[in-house]
Amino acid sequence: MNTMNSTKNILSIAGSDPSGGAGIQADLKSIAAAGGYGMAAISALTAQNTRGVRAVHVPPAGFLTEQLLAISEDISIDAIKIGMLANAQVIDELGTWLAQIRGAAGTAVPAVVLDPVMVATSGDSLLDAAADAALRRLFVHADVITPNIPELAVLARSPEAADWDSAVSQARMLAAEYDVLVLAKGGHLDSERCRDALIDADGVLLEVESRRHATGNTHGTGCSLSAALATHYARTGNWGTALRHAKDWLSDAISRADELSVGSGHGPINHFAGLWDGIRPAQAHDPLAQWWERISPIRAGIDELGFIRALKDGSLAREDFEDYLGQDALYLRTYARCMSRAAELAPDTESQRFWAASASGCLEEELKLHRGRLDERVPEPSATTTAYLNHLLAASHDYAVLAAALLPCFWIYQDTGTRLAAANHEAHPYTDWLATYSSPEFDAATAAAIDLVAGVHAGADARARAAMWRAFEASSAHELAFFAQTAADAPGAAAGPKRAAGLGLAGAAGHGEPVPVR
Ligand SMILES: Nc1ncnc2c1ncn2[C@@H]1O[C@H](COP(=O)(O)OP(=O)(O)OP(=O)(O)O)[C@@H](O)[C@H]1O
Ligand SMILES: Cc1ncc(CO)c(N)n1
Repeated sequence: MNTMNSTKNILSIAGSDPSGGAGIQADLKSIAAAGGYGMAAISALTAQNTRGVRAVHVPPAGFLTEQLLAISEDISIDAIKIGMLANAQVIDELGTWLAQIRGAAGTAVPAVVLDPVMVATSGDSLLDAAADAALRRLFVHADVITPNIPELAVLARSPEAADWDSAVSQARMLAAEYDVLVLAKGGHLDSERCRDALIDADGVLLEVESRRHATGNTHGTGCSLSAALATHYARTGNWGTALRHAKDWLSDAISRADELSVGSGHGPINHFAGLWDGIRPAQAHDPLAQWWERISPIRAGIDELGFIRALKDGSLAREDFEDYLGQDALYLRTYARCMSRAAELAPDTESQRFWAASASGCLEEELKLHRGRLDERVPEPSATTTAYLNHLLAASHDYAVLAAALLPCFWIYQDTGTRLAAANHEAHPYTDWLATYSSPEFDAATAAAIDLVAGVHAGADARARAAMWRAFEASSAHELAFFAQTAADAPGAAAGPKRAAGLGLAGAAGHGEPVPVR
């Protein structure tokens, strides 16, 4: 029996995402994170991963009803979140069941949050006309609907909102037409802040907002938000309070999405980041995780570069790309020598093999990629390239410092590459370059390099540890300067490196005498 103080039972009626980031899998994690007991009736099965949906299987509509009755005949349901519904039959079966349980005398009526999954990432509509009409009929059973910007446009039969005010007015129209609360979500707008608002026919009841986190790992944010909203409503009985709780939690889960490592496309958010801090203290105190955290302004600076953004969307000028490749080819020759030096200094054969194999792989694979594009034209090293290489060569006297200095080239490329890969496709002008740094092999090499440096760090004294950190941080700053050196980020270019000055990069890029790199 459900008493006043008991936990709340939350039912997700949604599609399955086997990769765990969206659909019922996301809902169950969100419900648990919000303190509810999660249940799931599966309306459709998708075959999808972080790169996209490959296939959808819809079980017979009657089987959804079987699942729903099995739950409602036994368990008291405090709130319901509805997600993907594939066709009119499924929607109508659900409508019949909802009418029955919401109309049943003597029982508390469960709150219903309906997240209309209607438009694919490609912009294509997922519902035919009959399903669209059935979904609109279902709104009578919903307390809140949570369309994203494209779904709001379809529902309001209007062009897609290009700004927040238009989204709010479309949401108002919907709220009036269907007598329902509408949660308008600004995730798809091109704004610095991510605003969401709960809206009724008279206007905005409550607006919440968060910083827009610089991550490509936002798969399933809509599913997660609606499930968290339903759960917090069941717990608090107030939509405004529920939205505030859900939004704060979601913002944290998105900001820490990159701590997970799931797939090479748009990865999931970190549903349990807060909880895991409490039960995984060892990881929270992982010194290399702290190094990574401490260079987050440098990483954010890289993401903001005009060069990286243009490389991602394919608009980077060929000449800029070749300038970059020319410097990179020069860099990699000396980088490979420094890894050979690390092999020479390594205290055990396993580490020796790692660095020797990496040096060889670096020369073979990466120079092949560069040579094919560069047509054998090798330029003079820039001051920026020279400064980075001087730093690595200066570190070459001490194994621990050298290992730490070599790490950002793996880690930052793997991290940046994973996010760039989400934009890759066969016709992308730089497709093979994007593929090189987002392969499972490069992921494995990066993980091995991190483990190896962590091992060296564990065995080092305090002085050596401090020197390792300084070497790691300096290499990370050189990585940013290296990416920032093409015309795409020249002073006066449209999207310059806003943060570079604040990071003291002018100094990092300019110091040191040129060294012979060949
Ligand atoms: N980069 C981001 N940083 C912070 N919040 C974000 C970001 N992207 C989306 N959000 C928030 O995530 C929630 C979901 O919004 P969005 O408009 O993206 O929904 P959606 O398209 O239904 O989600 P999805 O289809 O990815 O599951 C909103 O609260 C939005 O403000
Ligand atoms: C099953 C399912 N539901 C919803 C979404 C939208 O994020 C998705 N990708 N997969």
